[in-house]
Amino acid sequence: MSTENTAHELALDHMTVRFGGLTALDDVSLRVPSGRIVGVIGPNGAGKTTLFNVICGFVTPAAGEITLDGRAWRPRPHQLNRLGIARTLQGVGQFGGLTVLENVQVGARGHRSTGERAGREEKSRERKGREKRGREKQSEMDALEALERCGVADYAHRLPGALPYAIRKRVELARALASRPRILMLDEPAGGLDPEEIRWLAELIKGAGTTVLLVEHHMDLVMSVCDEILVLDFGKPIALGTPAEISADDKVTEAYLGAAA
Ligand SMILES: Nc1ncnc2c1ncn2[C@@H]1O[C@H](COP(=O)(O)OP(=O)(O)OP(=O)(O)O)[C@@H](O)[C@H]1O
Repeated sequence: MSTENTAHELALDHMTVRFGGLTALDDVSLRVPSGRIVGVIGPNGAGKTTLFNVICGFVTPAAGEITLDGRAWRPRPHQLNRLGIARTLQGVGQFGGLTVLENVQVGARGHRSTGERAGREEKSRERKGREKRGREKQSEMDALEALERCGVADYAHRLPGALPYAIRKRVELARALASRPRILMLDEPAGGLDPEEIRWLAELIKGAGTTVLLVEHHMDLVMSVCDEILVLDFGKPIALGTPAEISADDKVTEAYLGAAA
Protein backbone atom coordinates (compact mmCIF):
# COMPACT_ATOMS: atom_id res chain seq x y z
CA MET A 1 0.00 0.00 0.00
CA SER A 2 1.28 3.45 -0.80
CA THR A 3 0.63 6.30 1.58
CA GLU A 4 2.53 8.79 -0.58
CA ASN A 5 -0.44 11.03 -1.34
CA THR A 6 -2.33 10.66 1.89
CA ALA A 7 -2.45 13.31 4.61
CA HIS A 8 -0.26 12.02 7.42
CA GLU A 9 -1.90 12.80 10.69
CA LEU A 10 1.08 11.57 12.64
CA ALA A 11 4.58 10.93 11.34
CA LEU A 12 7.85 9.82 12.86
CA ASP A 13 11.07 10.55 11.03
CA HIS A 14 14.42 8.92 11.75
CA MET A 15 13.55 8.30 15.38
CA THR A 16 16.37 7.01 17.57
CA VAL A 17 16.08 6.25 21.28
CA ARG A 18 18.92 5.14 23.51
CA PHE A 19 18.83 3.84 27.06
CA GLY A 20 22.46 4.09 28.12
CA GLY A 21 24.36 1.83 25.72
CA LEU A 22 21.18 0.17 24.37
CA THR A 23 19.61 1.49 21.19
CA ALA A 24 15.90 0.76 21.67
CA LEU A 25 14.87 2.51 18.43
CA ASP A 26 17.31 2.87 15.58
CA ASP A 27 16.36 5.33 12.81
CA VAL A 28 12.67 4.43 12.71
CA SER A 29 10.30 6.29 10.38
CA LEU A 30 6.55 5.74 10.24
CA ARG A 31 3.59 7.45 8.60
CA VAL A 32 0.18 7.17 10.23
CA PRO A 33 -2.34 8.51 7.73
CA SER A 34 -5.67 9.84 8.90
CA GLY A 35 -8.31 7.14 9.31
CA ARG A 36 -5.91 4.23 8.82
CA ILE A 37 -5.10 1.37 11.15
CA VAL A 38 -1.34 1.00 11.43
CA GLY A 39 0.24 -1.89 13.33
CA VAL A 40 3.66 -2.14 14.95
CA ILE A 41 4.91 -5.67 15.54
CA GLY A 42 8.16 -7.37 16.44
CA PRO A 43 9.62 -9.89 18.87
CA ASN A 44 9.95 -9.10 22.59
CA GLY A 45 12.24 -6.16 23.22
CA ALA A 46 11.97 -4.94 19.60
CA GLY A 47 11.10 -1.39 20.69
CA LYS A 48 7.32 -1.32 20.18
CA THR A 49 6.43 0.13 23.56
CA THR A 50 9.34 2.56 23.33
CA LEU A 51 7.86 3.84 20.06
CA PHE A 52 4.54 4.41 21.85
CA ASN A 53 6.31 6.10 24.73
CA VAL A 54 8.06 8.50 22.35
CA ILE A 55 4.73 9.49 20.79
CA CYS A 56 3.25 10.02 24.26
CA GLY A 57 6.19 12.13 25.42
CA PHE A 58 7.26 9.66 28.13
CA VAL A 59 10.59 9.06 26.42
CA THR A 60 12.77 11.71 24.78
CA PRO A 61 14.45 10.57 21.58
CA ALA A 62 18.16 11.06 20.99
CA ALA A 63 17.39 11.95 17.37
CA GLY A 64 14.45 12.22 15.03
CA GLU A 65 11.31 14.28 14.54
CA ILE A 66 7.62 13.83 15.09
CA THR A 67 5.03 15.75 13.13
CA LEU A 68 1.34 16.06 13.89
CA ASP A 69 -0.86 17.33 11.07
CA GLY A 70 2.27 18.20 9.13
CA ARG A 71 3.76 20.41 11.86
CA ALA A 72 6.79 19.62 14.01
CA TRP A 73 5.52 18.41 17.36
CA ARG A 74 7.15 17.75 20.70
CA PRO A 75 4.77 15.45 22.61
CA ARG A 76 3.90 16.15 26.23
CA PRO A 77 1.89 13.53 28.16
CA HIS A 78 -0.53 16.05 29.70
CA GLN A 79 -1.41 17.51 26.29
CA LEU A 80 -2.37 14.25 24.58
CA ASN A 81 -6.01 14.25 25.64
CA ARG A 82 -6.51 17.83 24.48
CA LEU A 83 -4.91 16.98 21.13
CA GLY A 84 -7.27 14.03 20.68
CA ILE A 85 -4.75 11.27 21.30
CA ALA A 86 -5.67 8.43 23.67
CA ARG A 87 -3.66 5.42 24.69
CA THR A 88 -4.52 2.15 26.39
CA LEU A 89 -2.00 0.54 28.69
CA GLN A 90 -0.57 -2.97 28.26
CA GLY A 91 -2.14 -4.12 31.50
CA VAL A 92 -5.45 -2.82 32.77
CA GLY A 93 -4.13 0.08 34.88
CA GLN A 94 -7.35 1.23 36.54
CA PHE A 95 -7.72 3.08 39.82
CA GLY A 96 -8.91 0.48 42.34
CA GLY A 97 -10.72 3.00 44.56
CA LEU A 98 -12.87 4.39 41.74
CA THR A 99 -15.87 2.71 40.10
CA VAL A 100 -15.66 1.58 36.50
CA LEU A 101 -17.67 4.64 35.46
CA GLU A 102 -15.39 7.01 37.38
CA ASN A 103 -12.32 5.38 35.86
CA VAL A 104 -13.72 5.86 32.36
CA GLN A 105 -14.73 9.45 33.19
CA VAL A 106 -11.06 10.16 33.89
CA GLY A 107 -10.50 9.38 30.19
CA ALA A 108 -13.43 11.54 29.13
CA ARG A 109 -12.64 14.51 31.34
CA GLY A 110 -10.19 16.37 29.11
CA HIS A 111 -12.56 16.29 26.14
CA ARG A 112 -13.62 19.87 25.39
CA SER A 113 -16.87 20.59 23.66
CA THR A 114 -17.30 23.51 21.27
CA GLY A 115 -19.70 25.10 23.73
CA GLU A 116 -17.11 24.88 26.46
CA ARG A 117 -14.52 26.60 24.32
CA ALA A 118 -16.99 29.28 23.32
CA GLY A 119 -17.74 30.01 26.97
CA ARG A 120 -14.13 30.00 28.09
CA GLU A 121 -14.03 33.76 28.44
CA GLU A 122 -16.99 33.90 30.84
CA LYS A 123 -15.85 35.07 34.26
CA SER A 124 -18.94 34.89 36.47
CA ARG A 125 -18.84 32.32 39.28
CA GLU A 126 -22.36 31.16 38.53
CA ARG A 127 -21.54 30.58 34.90
CA LYS A 128 -18.36 28.72 35.86
CA GLY A 129 -20.33 26.49 38.26
CA ARG A 130 -22.86 25.72 35.54
CA GLU A 131 -20.07 24.93 33.11
CA LYS A 132 -18.39 22.61 35.60
CA ARG A 133 -21.63 20.71 36.22
CA GLY A 134 -22.23 20.58 32.46
CA ARG A 135 -18.72 19.22 31.92
CA GLU A 136 -19.21 16.55 34.56
CA LYS A 137 -22.55 15.54 33.06
CA GLN A 138 -21.00 15.44 29.60
CA SER A 139 -18.06 13.34 30.78
CA GLU A 140 -20.47 10.93 32.49
CA MET A 141 -22.51 10.60 29.31
CA ASP A 142 -19.38 10.10 27.20
CA ALA A 143 -18.12 7.50 29.67
CA LEU A 144 -21.42 5.61 29.69
CA GLU A 145 -21.57 5.67 25.90
CA ALA A 146 -18.02 4.29 25.70
CA LEU A 147 -18.83 1.57 28.25
CA GLU A 148 -21.89 0.62 26.22
CA ARG A 149 -19.87 0.53 23.03
CA CYS A 150 -17.48 -1.86 24.74
CA GLY A 151 -20.35 -4.00 26.08
CA VAL A 152 -19.59 -3.35 29.76
CA ALA A 153 -22.11 -0.67 30.78
CA ASP A 154 -23.63 -3.15 33.27
CA TYR A 155 -20.43 -2.90 35.32
CA ALA A 156 -20.46 0.93 35.52
CA HIS A 157 -20.95 1.08 39.28
CA ARG A 158 -18.67 -1.82 40.23
CA LEU A 159 -15.07 -1.53 41.41
CA PRO A 160 -12.70 -2.78 38.68
CA GLY A 161 -10.49 -4.84 41.02
CA ALA A 162 -13.19 -7.48 41.51
CA LEU A 163 -13.95 -7.92 37.79
CA PRO A 164 -12.59 -10.58 35.40
CA TYR A 165 -9.53 -9.58 33.38
CA ALA A 166 -11.36 -9.57 30.03
CA ILE A 167 -13.95 -7.14 31.41
CA ARG A 168 -11.22 -4.87 32.73
CA LYS A 169 -9.54 -4.88 29.32
CA ARG A 170 -12.84 -3.70 27.83
CA VAL A 171 -13.06 -0.99 30.52
CA GLU A 172 -9.55 0.12 29.56
CA LEU A 173 -10.67 0.41 25.93
CA ALA A 174 -13.75 2.36 27.02
CA ARG A 175 -11.51 4.74 28.99
CA ALA A 176 -9.52 5.50 25.85
CA LEU A 177 -12.63 5.79 23.64
CA ALA A 178 -14.46 8.07 26.10
CA SER A 179 -12.34 11.04 25.09
CA ARG A 180 -13.47 10.48 21.47
CA PRO A 181 -9.87 10.46 20.28
CA ARG A 182 -8.92 11.10 16.70
CA ILE A 183 -5.83 8.93 17.21
CA LEU A 184 -6.28 5.79 19.29
CA MET A 185 -3.09 4.08 20.45
CA LEU A 186 -3.60 0.49 21.56
CA ASP A 187 -0.77 -1.24 23.43
CA GLU A 188 -1.30 -5.02 23.29
CA PRO A 189 -5.08 -4.87 23.66
CA ALA A 190 -5.44 -8.62 22.94
CA GLY A 191 -3.07 -9.71 25.73
CA GLY A 192 -4.78 -12.31 27.95
CA LEU A 193 -7.99 -12.44 25.89
CA ASP A 194 -9.60 -15.62 24.49
CA PRO A 195 -10.35 -16.08 20.75
CA GLU A 196 -13.94 -14.89 21.05
CA GLU A 197 -12.87 -11.71 22.89
CA ILE A 198 -10.22 -11.13 20.23
CA ARG A 199 -12.81 -11.40 17.45
CA TRP A 200 -14.91 -8.82 19.30
CA LEU A 201 -11.85 -6.60 19.67
CA ALA A 202 -11.08 -6.84 15.94
CA GLU A 203 -14.59 -5.63 15.12
CA LEU A 204 -14.29 -2.77 17.63
CA ILE A 205 -10.96 -1.64 16.16
CA LYS A 206 -12.23 -1.83 12.58
CA GLY A 207 -15.34 0.12 13.52
CA ALA A 208 -13.61 2.63 15.80
CA GLY A 209 -13.87 5.33 13.14
CA THR A 210 -10.56 6.88 14.18
CA THR A 211 -6.93 6.61 13.24
CA VAL A 212 -5.47 3.64 15.12
CA LEU A 213 -1.90 2.79 16.01
CA LEU A 214 -1.76 -0.78 17.29
CA VAL A 215 1.09 -2.56 19.05
CA GLU A 216 0.21 -6.23 19.32
CA HIS A 217 1.70 -9.72 19.51
CA HIS A 218 -1.43 -11.49 18.34
CA MET A 219 -0.70 -11.96 14.62
CA ASP A 220 -4.22 -12.92 13.50
CA LEU A 221 -5.58 -9.71 15.01
CA VAL A 222 -2.87 -7.54 13.46
CA MET A 223 -3.24 -9.17 10.05
CA SER A 224 -7.03 -8.89 10.09
CA VAL A 225 -7.39 -5.24 11.13
CA CYS A 226 -4.30 -3.33 9.92
CA ASP A 227 -3.96 -1.41 6.68
CA GLU A 228 -0.20 -1.23 7.10
CA ILE A 229 2.32 -2.84 9.44
CA LEU A 230 5.77 -1.79 10.61
CA VAL A 231 8.02 -4.60 11.82
CA LEU A 232 10.76 -3.83 14.31
CA ASP A 233 13.60 -6.09 15.36
CA PHE A 234 16.13 -5.00 17.98
CA GLY A 235 14.95 -1.42 17.45
CA LYS A 236 15.47 -1.50 13.68
CA PRO A 237 12.68 -1.27 11.11
CA ILE A 238 12.98 -4.45 9.03
CA ALA A 239 9.75 -4.30 7.02
CA LEU A 240 6.84 -1.98 6.26
CA GLY A 241 3.86 -2.99 4.19
CA THR A 242 0.38 -4.42 3.94
CA PRO A 243 -0.50 -7.56 5.92
CA ALA A 244 -0.02 -9.62 2.74
CA GLU A 245 3.42 -8.10 2.11
CA ILE A 246 4.48 -8.61 5.71
CA SER A 247 3.27 -12.23 5.77
CA ALA A 248 5.38 -12.97 2.69
CA ASP A 249 8.52 -11.21 3.95
CA ASP A 250 11.35 -13.60 4.79
CA LYS A 251 13.06 -11.06 7.07
CA VAL A 252 9.96 -10.99 9.28
CA THR A 253 9.79 -14.78 9.50
CA GLU A 254 13.49 -14.91 10.35
CA ALA A 255 13.12 -12.27 13.08
CA TYR A 256 10.32 -14.25 14.73
CA LEU A 257 12.02 -17.62 14.31
CA GLY A 258 15.23 -16.14 15.72
CA ALA A 259 13.30 -14.85 18.70
CA ALA A 260 11.70 -18.26 19.27
CA ALA A 261 14.97 -20.18 18.99
N1 LIG B 1 13.21 2.75 30.57
C1 LIG B 1 14.07 1.88 30.05
N2 LIG B 1 15.34 1.82 30.50
C2 LIG B 1 16.23 0.95 29.96
N3 LIG B 1 15.94 0.09 28.97
C3 LIG B 1 14.68 0.10 28.49
C4 LIG B 1 13.68 0.98 29.00
N4 LIG B 1 12.53 0.76 28.32
C5 LIG B 1 12.79 -0.22 27.44
N5 LIG B 1 14.07 -0.61 27.54
C6 LIG B 1 14.74 -1.62 26.71
O1 LIG B 1 14.54 -1.22 25.37
C7 LIG B 1 14.30 -2.35 24.54
C8 LIG B 1 12.96 -2.19 23.85
O2 LIG B 1 11.95 -2.35 24.85
P1 LIG B 1 10.40 -2.21 24.52
O3 LIG B 1 9.67 -2.40 25.80
O4 LIG B 1 10.17 -0.99 23.74
O5 LIG B 1 10.17 -3.48 23.58
P2 LIG B 1 8.81 -4.15 23.12
O6 LIG B 1 8.97 -4.45 21.68
O7 LIG B 1 7.66 -3.32 23.53
O8 LIG B 1 8.82 -5.50 23.96
P3 LIG B 1 7.60 -6.41 24.50
O9 LIG B 1 6.99 -7.02 23.29
O10 LIG B 1 8.29 -7.40 25.35
O11 LIG B 1 6.66 -5.50 25.25
C9 LIG B 1 14.39 -3.57 25.45
O12 LIG B 1 15.70 -4.10 25.36
C10 LIG B 1 14.11 -3.00 26.82
O13 LIG B 1 14.75 -3.78 27.82
